[in-house]
Amino acid sequence: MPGSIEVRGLSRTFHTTVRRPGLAGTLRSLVNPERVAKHAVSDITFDVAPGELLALLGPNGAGKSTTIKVLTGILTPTSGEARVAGVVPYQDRERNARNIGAVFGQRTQLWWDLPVRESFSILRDIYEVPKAEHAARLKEFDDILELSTFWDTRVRHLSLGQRVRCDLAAALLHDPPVVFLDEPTIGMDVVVKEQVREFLRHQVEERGRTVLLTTHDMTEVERLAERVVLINHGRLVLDGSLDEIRRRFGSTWQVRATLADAHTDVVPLPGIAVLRKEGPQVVFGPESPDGPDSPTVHQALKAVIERYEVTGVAIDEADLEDVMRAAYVHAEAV
Ligand SMILES: Nc1ncnc2c1ncn2[C@@H]1O[C@H](COP(=O)(O)OP(=O)(O)OP(=O)(O)O)[C@@H](O)[C@H]1O
Repeated sequence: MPGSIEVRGLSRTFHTTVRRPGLAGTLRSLVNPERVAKHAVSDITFDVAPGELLALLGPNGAGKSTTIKVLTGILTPTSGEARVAGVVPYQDRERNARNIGAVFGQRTQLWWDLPVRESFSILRDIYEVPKAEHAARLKEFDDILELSTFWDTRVRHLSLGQRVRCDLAAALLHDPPVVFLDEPTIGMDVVVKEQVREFLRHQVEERGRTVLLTTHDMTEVERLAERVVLINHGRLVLDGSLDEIRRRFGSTWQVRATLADAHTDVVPLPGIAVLRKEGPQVVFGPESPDGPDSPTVHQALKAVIERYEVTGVAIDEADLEDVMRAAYVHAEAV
């Protein structure tokens, strides 16, 4: 289907040779190499609907980039299958390349020694984009990303934020229905991050592009995604809307207390867990938010004040960082 991403039972295993330590070990490794299998992605199934922005989340090494590499046709899966806009990416790389745009925040796909505008012209020729269309699209991108102030500069001289904005424009110049973004805003300042987010929102809402995004930035997830897929150790552990994940893993409340004595030994109270402690600040939350006997915020407040000498208390809603931390803890346990 145009614009959709379908992933079915996808697995990818890497085989690497382990180097033994020391000179003798190195020689033994040469004669008798020890091979180990790394299951980077195991039996993952999910869909992204046309025009949807899905955040693919997981801790470092979870298998996010490997999944994106399969979907962009860079890697072939060990088993299972994937389709992007109806095309099997690793079987028909050329057709897939016309349907997708990809940005890897850590590296550029532009020509390092050329001014950005020349890179854009080369891409126009490669993808055979009509001149007027190319100019109109560049203007649209420039309106939000403000590229024209630096697009005559060589790529090697751009700042990170400038370079990634150019990469985004380059990835979308041929008007692909599907876009893959692997940590696009990594290392950017807050102003540029916001600019990139506005651009992505525009591309999804106004242009109907399908976006698969990986990020460790929960503000980004909150601002852009309605649905997330969480993978851990290569396995899919969660697929749901942000609301569902909040309901499942978000504490319904948090009590932030400032202790009179920062050295007080803080222990969990019945049904109340200690989520964080930094100096005199302690954050309490429900031990099991879904549990039938979970204390209400008023009961928790009372219990904390009765047990500890506090100089201040505040009630917070759990932020997405905490929700995802709880989801990661759950993922480790399954
Ligand atoms: N070419 C490779 N050869 C061997 N192992 C690999 C290769 N590529 C990835 N891996 C391993 O597969 C696992 C998943 O890696 P991947 O890059 O997909 O994780 P990730 O979720 O994108 O992590 P991060 O958030 O740190 O970018 C890791 O343990 C990684 O070391």
